[in-house]
Amino acid sequence: MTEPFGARLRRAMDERGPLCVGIDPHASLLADWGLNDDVAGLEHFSRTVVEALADRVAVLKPQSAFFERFGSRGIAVLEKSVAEARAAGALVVMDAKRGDIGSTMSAYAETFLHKDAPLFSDALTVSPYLGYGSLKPAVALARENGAGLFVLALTSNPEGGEVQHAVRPDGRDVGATMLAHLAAENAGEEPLGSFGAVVGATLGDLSSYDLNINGPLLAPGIGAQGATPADLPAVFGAAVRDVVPNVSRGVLRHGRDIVALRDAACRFADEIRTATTGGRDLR
Ligand SMILES: O=C(O)c1cc(=O)[nH]c(=O)n1[C@@H]1O[C@H](COP(=O)(O)O)[C@@H](O)[C@H]1O
Repeated sequence: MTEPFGARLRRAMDERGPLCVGIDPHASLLADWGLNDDVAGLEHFSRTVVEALADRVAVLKPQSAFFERFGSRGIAVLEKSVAEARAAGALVVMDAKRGDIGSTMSAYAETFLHKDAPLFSDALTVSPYLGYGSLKPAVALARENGAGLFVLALTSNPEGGEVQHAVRPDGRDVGATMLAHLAAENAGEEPLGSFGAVVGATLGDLSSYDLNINGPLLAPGIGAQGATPADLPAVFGAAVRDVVPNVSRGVLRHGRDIVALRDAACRFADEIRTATTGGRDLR
């Protein structure tokens, strides 16, 4: 049986540091890189990021929307990028934020979490806002295939609070409820469960939430959205050990030069290490 995602992720975090770099080929970034806003530009961009970083960062996170924009040829680029990134040793989190019910959720799960699927990824971002239980088919298929999920719990965008801070009859808000579901999913797993939460690094003090879900916390918002690595301990407290900070534009804006991309990722990785371990190199 394939080793579970949580165990593979913990090892990658220990060996490479916890950084996740997003592959987000915004039209504006393609232009900044001197590339056309077409499939050839997309392919060049994505190949460059994979070549620069897949052999050194723990996680790469392609944002599916920027590939889907180009239809089937964009999806073909995405498939190739996922395969090449995994072959070079990075774990791939597919950022597709899927969420549906019953057999449709099963089909989404088969698309990204079945090991024989062309878009098989180590983990998938999913939306639980049709009810956490609607994610069951994805949880089951992820378990069978050694994959994982990142469930949107407390997102980095300011609009998220309208849903995620809504208080339920038991007094807990919706975000806390999602964290509790994930803690139950990961109970007893060692060294780390495979069912993570997305929790924005932009959210300030989260000490009113129990972030100890025995699973990874994907933390977007560093760089372009204004959070910094130095914010991580104050936001996550002791759970910072399980945080996988994501940076997309903050790295990608350094352009198409492979060395410049590596340097930018390395600076973020160093800042994260300094902030989360007081500078001790835990590797
Ligand atoms: O699931 C995500 O990755 C995600 C969740 C969230 O709450 N906020 C968030 O920004 N993201 C994604 O993380 C990336 C952030 O990109 P930058 O703001 O450029 O670093 C984008 O791909 C977003 O879609």
